[in-house]
Amino acid sequence: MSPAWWAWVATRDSLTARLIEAGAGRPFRVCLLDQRLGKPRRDEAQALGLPLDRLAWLREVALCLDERPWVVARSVAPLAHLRGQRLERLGERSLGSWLFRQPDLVRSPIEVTAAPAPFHRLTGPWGRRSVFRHGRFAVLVQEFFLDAMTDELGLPSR
Ligand SMILES: C=C(O[C@@H]1C=C(C(=O)O)C=C[C@H]1O)C(=O)O
Repeated sequence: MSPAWWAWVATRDSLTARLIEAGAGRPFRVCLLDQRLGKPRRDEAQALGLPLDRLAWLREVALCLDERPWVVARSVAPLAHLRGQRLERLGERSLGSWLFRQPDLVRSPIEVTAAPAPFHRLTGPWGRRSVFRHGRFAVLVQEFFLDAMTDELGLPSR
């Protein structure tokens, strides 16, 4: 991986905040693609240590600069641990801006893939995922950087 991409893929603070900064004045928007209860994919359940066929809160968004998607993200939060967190009310507000306000937030190591997002047609160089925990609440956040971001920021192809 090029150092330029490593700087994006390995960042452990808020991607939302970094995108806004890198966007240099381009309007930022979380475009809500899907938000529902459903069964996580097998690899998602495994990453969360969740028995297969348990319901989870699933959310898919595109992180857009100037209405162009730079990142697509899918988050999976086991229902049993939601405990009244009003995630369905987030709408087009960034999950990251809520998460990073939680004082006891713990983030797992970040796993990286060169495979495309299994939930979206747009392609890009890298994907990553990690689990955030705050108390008993857990959410797996999977983020895929897209070709539009490579172009707009003049980043190397990988
Ligand atoms: C975890 C973060 O939140 C981002 C915002 C998301 C959302 O609103 O659904 C999803 C994943 C992230 O790309 C972050 O900003 O780092």
